[in-house]
Amino acid sequence: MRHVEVKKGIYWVGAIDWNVRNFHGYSTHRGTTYNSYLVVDKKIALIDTVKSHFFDEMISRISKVIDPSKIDYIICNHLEIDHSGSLPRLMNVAKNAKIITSLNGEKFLKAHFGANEEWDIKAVKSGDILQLGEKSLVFIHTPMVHWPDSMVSYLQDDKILFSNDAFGQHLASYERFEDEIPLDVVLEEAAKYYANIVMPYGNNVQKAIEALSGLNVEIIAPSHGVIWRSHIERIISEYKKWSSNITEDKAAIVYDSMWGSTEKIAYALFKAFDKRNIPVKVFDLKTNDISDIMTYILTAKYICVGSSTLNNNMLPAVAAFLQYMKGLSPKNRKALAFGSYGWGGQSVTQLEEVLKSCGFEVLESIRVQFVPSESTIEEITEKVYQSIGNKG
Ligand SMILES: Cc1cc2nc3c(=O)[nH]c(=O)nc-3n(C[C@H](O)[C@H](O)[C@H](O)COP(=O)(O)O)c2cc1C
Repeated sequence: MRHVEVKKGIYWVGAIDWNVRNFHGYSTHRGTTYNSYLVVDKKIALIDTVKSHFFDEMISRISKVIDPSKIDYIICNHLEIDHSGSLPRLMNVAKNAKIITSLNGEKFLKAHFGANEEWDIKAVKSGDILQLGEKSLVFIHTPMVHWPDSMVSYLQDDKILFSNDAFGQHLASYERFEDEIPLDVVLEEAAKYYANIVMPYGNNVQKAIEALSGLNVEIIAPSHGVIWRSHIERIISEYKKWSSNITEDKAAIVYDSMWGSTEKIAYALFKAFDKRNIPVKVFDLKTNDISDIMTYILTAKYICVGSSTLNNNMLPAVAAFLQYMKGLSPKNRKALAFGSYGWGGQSVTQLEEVLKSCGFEVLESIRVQFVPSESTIEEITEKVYQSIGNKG
């Protein structure tokens, strides 16, 4: 398998997962990669490994450059098993390698793989330096970008930031650099990755960007997707925007409906946004994946959520969506609950409660008993048109 030289003495030796379409619930329409990087100097360091069943692919790439048994250090920037899963097999090959990780990383390693007496683990503090020869790595802790153990490694002189999950994308490609494939594809996947993985940790992202601001970075080498070398400022500015919850004047209308009545209300809402020239997208939860919806919501100012009432409750697909969105915790949004009902009509109140608990400004809800008539549809459009017109 072909390895790729990132810079002299630094190689991508990861694995390409062409066919994964579900990554712990996140839809990966374009597959993904697990990126490992080999730094060859007097000492040899491998930065992160790959998911366990891609071990052979990684080893075959490493073997093209060096004898894997000669690896001196394995840097574990983040313990999640898509990056550390190959560690047990690799430690059987690179028997003398020392594992370098953060303080939390050491605890997590033991909790994942058991306290293995034979593993030589060294926990590093933020700012610690590892000399490899001419080249040296600096470790910077970036807790909660994505887990408490997360850290990044910076290769001084070569000016490469091994950013682990930050700036990553689930994107399988033969090409290894972002300027070799259409930028809109990379940015779309980077946004989806941020929305579904990184969004809850916006404050930590800002702290991490602050901590990294003193570094001169020419290459960002994340642990998923392609390597950034031509659009570094662009991706950092997107991360600054996303982590600040800066939204655009656009709306998401997300709903489920048994017999089409709540769907009719959804389209009445659509007309209201359309009349205000506010870009709007409609997402039926029967056919849309919640992780795709979150990519759109990442920058949407308005979030409208609809459900009819089923056995005194909102529909299960809507409950699942709300639970997922609440966990990802988008901020500074305006929300609106809507739905059709038959008698008790509890769903809309439940929607309102969840949307309030997300910290959103909740606009006046729309409830319709059974099937909305043409005139009711027009009234809803007018009412929502007025309420979104009250800027603030
Ligand atoms: C299986 C079933 C259970 C229902 N349970 C309730 C209920 O508990 N409370 C209520 O107000 N309406 C209930 N309804 C009525 C629906 O909410 C009503 O028909 C509504 O118009 C359906 O809107 P939809 O077409 O958008 O799904 C129920 C309907 C069905 C089919």
